[in-house]
Amino acid sequence: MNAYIDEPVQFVLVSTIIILSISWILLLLATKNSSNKKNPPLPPGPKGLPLVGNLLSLDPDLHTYFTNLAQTYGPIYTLKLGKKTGIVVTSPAVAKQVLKDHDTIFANRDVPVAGKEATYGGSDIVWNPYGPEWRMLRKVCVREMLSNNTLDTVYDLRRREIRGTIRYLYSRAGSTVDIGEQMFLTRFDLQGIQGKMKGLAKRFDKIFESIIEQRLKITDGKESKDFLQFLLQMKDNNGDAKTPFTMTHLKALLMGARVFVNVWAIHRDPTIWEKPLEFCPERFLDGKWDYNGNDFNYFPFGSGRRICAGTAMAERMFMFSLASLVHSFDWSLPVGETLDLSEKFGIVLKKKMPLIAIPTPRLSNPSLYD
Ligand code: HEM
Repeated sequence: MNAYIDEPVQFVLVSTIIILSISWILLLLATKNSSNKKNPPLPPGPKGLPLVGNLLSLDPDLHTYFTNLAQTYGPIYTLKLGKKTGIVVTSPAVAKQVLKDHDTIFANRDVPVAGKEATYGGSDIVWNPYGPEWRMLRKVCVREMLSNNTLDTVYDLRRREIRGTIRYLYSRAGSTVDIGEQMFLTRFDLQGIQGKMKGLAKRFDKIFESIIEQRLKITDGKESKDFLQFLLQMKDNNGDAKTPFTMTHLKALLMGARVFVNVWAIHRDPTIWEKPLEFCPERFLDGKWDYNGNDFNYFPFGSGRRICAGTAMAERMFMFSLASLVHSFDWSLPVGETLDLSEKFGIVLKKKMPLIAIPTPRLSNPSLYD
């Protein structure tokens, strides 16, 4: 994972929805040993139209749309997304099953179109399928680049960057500043992580292809037995069709189901949180909140094998940046403006409107801003 922070999207505090994909291959492997057990039915869900399923009724603000449907269909329900099946999870207990108890099965992420643009600086670990390559990237990330030790050794770099920002804000005293832009566009390519990561190109396709190739070898001359073999036969037999079923179609179909864990809803569930919509940071003061993926009432960094690899960095950066901002300046809104906290759905939640505020230096000695 690189630490080159160049998109505001990376710095929004609340993850919205964790999207995982479960490939048919993994599903087949997972059910292999229980092949004589009947498949359990899918969870309930709204009726969809033929072919498009529920796609036409989807609201772009997925987190609230999913939350509303949960009122009717409960903590786990099914949506038909065209030909794909979406399973939406909105309770801590089911989230635990998906993210922790069965995390090897659910450890792949789907690559949404928006996600491709909003990768963490373009590194591949986030979208890499669970497997040897992801394990290697994860090891490099967690043990070498983002370990506590490494992060401690680059404290001076962090300090320099933050001080540079504070200096800039001092020069803007009394004028409006876009805080998100200033804080989150700061470059922190600590240890040149991005450079190192660039060479490790995603080989998602190759991995599927190699599984398919292996399967081709096994099935050669034998009767088709499973879904993949059926698809392979279809690919081979329809060469003359108007729209041939190609290897690309086959790979797309292998990503047959998605699981959406609605973290947004769980983090606002009034049965878990007292007055969840009230801004009340004091609720975290008692220190009983564990955000290392063990508490499924509160898991801003995810959980299980794919838990955030940058928690140690986030802890350092956010605490340091926020403390520096409030220590060095008093902040006010431009006259006549009110604080707009409306949100915009994304892989992580963003503020709809940028936070524009005016810094007033509060330290008596100007040299402290040098
Ligand atoms: C407050 C800030 C942050 C929050 C709330 C956050 C949250 C998350 C969440 C929810 C996930 C997905 C976990 C899952 O699928 O179960 C994730 C993944 C990830 N995060 Fe963060 N993150 C933050 C900051 C960072 C930073 C600063 C870095 C690196 C410098 C980072 C690196 C990663 C990586 C590499 C992954 C993918 C891990 C994998 O797939 O193996 N994150 N993060």
